[in-house]
Amino acid sequence: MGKVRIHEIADELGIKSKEVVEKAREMGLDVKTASSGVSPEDAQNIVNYVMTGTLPASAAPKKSPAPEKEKEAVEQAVEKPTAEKVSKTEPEKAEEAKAEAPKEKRAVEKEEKQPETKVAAEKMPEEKAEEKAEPETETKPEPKPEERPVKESEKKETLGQASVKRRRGIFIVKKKRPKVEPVTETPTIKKSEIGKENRVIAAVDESIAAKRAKKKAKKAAPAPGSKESGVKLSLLEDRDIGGISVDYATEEVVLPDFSEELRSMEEPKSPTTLKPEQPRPKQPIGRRGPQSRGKRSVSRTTPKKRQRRMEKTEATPTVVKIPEDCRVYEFAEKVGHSTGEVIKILFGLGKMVTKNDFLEKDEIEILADEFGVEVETINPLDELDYVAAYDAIPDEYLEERPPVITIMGHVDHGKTSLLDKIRETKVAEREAGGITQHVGAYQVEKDGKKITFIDTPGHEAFTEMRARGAQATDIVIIVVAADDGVKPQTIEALNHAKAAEVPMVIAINKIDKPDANPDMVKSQLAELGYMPVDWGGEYEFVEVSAKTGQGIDDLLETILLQAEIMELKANPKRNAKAVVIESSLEKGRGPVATVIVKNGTLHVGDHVICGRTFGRVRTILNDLGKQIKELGPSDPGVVVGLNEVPDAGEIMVAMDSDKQVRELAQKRAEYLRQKELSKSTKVTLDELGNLIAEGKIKSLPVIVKADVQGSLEAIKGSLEKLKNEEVKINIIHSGVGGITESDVALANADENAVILGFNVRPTAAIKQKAKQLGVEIKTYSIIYDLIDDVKALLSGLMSPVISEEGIGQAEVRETFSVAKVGTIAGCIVTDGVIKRNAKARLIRDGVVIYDTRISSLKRFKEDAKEVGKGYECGLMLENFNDIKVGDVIEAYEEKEEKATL
Ligand SMILES: Nc1nc2c(ncn2[C@@H]2O[C@H](COP(=O)(O)OP(=O)(O)OP(=O)(O)O)[C@@H](O)[C@H]2O)c(=O)[nH]1
Repeated sequence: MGKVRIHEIADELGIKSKEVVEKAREMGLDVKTASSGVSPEDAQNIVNYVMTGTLPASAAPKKSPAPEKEKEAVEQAVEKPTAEKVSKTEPEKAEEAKAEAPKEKRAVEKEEKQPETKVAAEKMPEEKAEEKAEPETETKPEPKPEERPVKESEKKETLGQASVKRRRGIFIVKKKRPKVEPVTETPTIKKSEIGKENRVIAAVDESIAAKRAKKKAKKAAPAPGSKESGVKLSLLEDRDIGGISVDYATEEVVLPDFSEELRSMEEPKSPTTLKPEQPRPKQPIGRRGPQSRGKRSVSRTTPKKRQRRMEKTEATPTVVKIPEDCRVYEFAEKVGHSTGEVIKILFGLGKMVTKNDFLEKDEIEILADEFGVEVETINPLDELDYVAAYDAIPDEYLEERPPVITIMGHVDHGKTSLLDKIRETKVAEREAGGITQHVGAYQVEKDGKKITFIDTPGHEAFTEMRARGAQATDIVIIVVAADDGVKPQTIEALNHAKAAEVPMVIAINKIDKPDANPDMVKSQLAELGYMPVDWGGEYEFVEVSAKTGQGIDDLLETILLQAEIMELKANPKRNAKAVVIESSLEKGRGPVATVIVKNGTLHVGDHVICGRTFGRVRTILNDLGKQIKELGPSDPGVVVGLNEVPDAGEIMVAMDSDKQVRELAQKRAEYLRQKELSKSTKVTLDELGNLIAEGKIKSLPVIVKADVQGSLEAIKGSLEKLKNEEVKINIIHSGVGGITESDVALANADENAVILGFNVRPTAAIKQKAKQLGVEIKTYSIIYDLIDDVKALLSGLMSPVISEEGIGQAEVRETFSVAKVGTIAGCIVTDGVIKRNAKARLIRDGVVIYDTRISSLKRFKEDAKEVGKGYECGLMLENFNDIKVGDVIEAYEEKEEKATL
């Protein structure tokens, strides 16, 4: 065993060699200079002594029945002082020792005795019974090995030596004296500290031993983890293991050889090693049982949800047929869970639903996944899809049918005029504002062949109607004014026709105009990919004039030629299938629908279903308003007899019995009604959040009433698009027909709600009520005005506009037709006053029929300037003679004023 030089110890301790020499001498070691050598064990003792000022307790092991080797190794240097300690309690032995010891040593012993006695004196009162164990631990550290398994004590022996050897090389690794202090707990404790430490060690050892015993019982062979090979070792443990008090200053000593030992000691102290183990067995217990515990250990990433799903799969049916739009409670019933569970899951996904809400397809999929159910979605409307059922029956007796033509084009390019010319009628003249606002369907004959025309409006708002028109049609005529060229709605019309894959014929209109430039139109369209036939393309271009009639025949011939190529056929012998082009509610007639028969023949008396409406065909009117008995393939007509106004675009199918159509329609109506209701309540959390965030947003509640379904749809579509950052349009109610009392009541319930009427007028009584309640009714006969007004309202730019103010209403009681003069209406003024020359409109069944002025007003035979409420009068309307008993004439004035809500 090599010697350790004093200067090496001094270096390690960071003090002067001289001091170390002194300390060594105090310990009774025979050292003289810095280069003097001491045994490694003595070196440790010196270090200990320097660090703590305490004489090394290492004397103790030497006294204990430690292995012989160890004894021998330290005999000379340390045994004597420690023997002295013992001699105090055993005077005889001490005397012997004294006699044997050299003089020098005795001198040192005397000095050392003092601290030892002090230590004994200090310990006794302080630590009482506990301290009694101290001398034992001091003198006999071996009881610990005794408590431990044999392996431990064996290690100790080797450790003693090994550590001594090693420490020569590694010696004391990191030193910081102050950091040792916390270990001693109290700065005053010096030698007593050793006793304390040993006591702690004993306690720790006990617990370690106990825990290790338990662990060993559980773990047969603990795998040595790489992390654990470099375990932090506290001084206490180190000393305990080595049986030598070594390095108070050492923060950590790496002893790779003892990783297993150290690990077993470290483990009980480290909560982190226990933590992951504890909860693991806990979680699966009870709730998931041993199966899932097994799963968990297999895949740590297995989410709880999946486990739950797996369990539930066992309890729930595997494949469930669910309607595509099933309601929350229905879904819950089908998959055998509570409605609450379904709502909770959806809530977690950010969807707030009530039990009656319909689930979307993706929601059903997510829920099915959550519940571990395989779901097959079925569309309940499939069962109710009468159109598919109709189409499924093949047609046997196919006959040629007339082509259905739609005329499309930009506003004012002459669609109506063209159709007029074709029909030799003058529809355009009767239209308010000169703009086509309804889809009309008409039939003409050319060379004994019928052609059906659908006239669609050109205004942007009617996009949907145009799209529908394109779908119901066989050929599209795109009208382009030769003086105006291709415009936005021209392109839109082209796109609709293209999307519907309908062949088109381009009519270049207004070629009678001096500034007409058909070539410009051709080149514009050619640029868009619509190359004229005479330019080598495939599109027929026909130059026409709706004014002069030039080219009309050409156009019709082109259409018939195209129809011939298309071989349009239908089976007139089966039940009818027709498409609704337009629908409205007419007083006296009820709901009426303008239809074009697509297949079969529609007869008066047929039972028909039309979306959610049904009925028996009571009357059929042709395009000229004449009653007819039936409508064949491609024939247009007005059908009376439905229970409600059907939606435009809906398909009407005739069936064999009233029961059939009634039940089917009612089922569909109920289904659609529920779905609509459900939609209104369905709000996602995000949407809710947005709504809250958008606290500033004001919404403009409106009730929209229109004379016909198509206009209503168009207005609604336009209004919904209108919004600025601050204000939104909220259509709280809409419907076809006049403004009713319930509309006013509804508007009254909502602050600031406005009633917008299009081609409908409130009666005097309703006006009165609205006035009382402060409900604003705004009526329009031109769709642009309505939209512009609402736009202005929304943007707060409702600048002074010419607003109209009703001044009086009169009811027609009698009519007199006077040749060359016209119709005179015998009226009674029911409200306000009727003034001569005042602007007036004729209202029939709540719908504006004509807008004009009062050209003549008489009281008896005298001309009158005005006639007040309750008086009778005779009046004539300018340019309008179709006055009937029961009509209402409303006189109004236009005023320039600032509009308010
Ligand atoms: N000179 C001339 N004027 C025409 C011709 N066709 C239509 N017009 C005029 O153009 C204007 C618009 O015609 P309409 O038939 O109302 O046009 P529209 O395309 O049906 O318009 P909307 O119904 O608003 O879509 C009317 O003043 C017509 O008299 C034509 O061939 N030559």
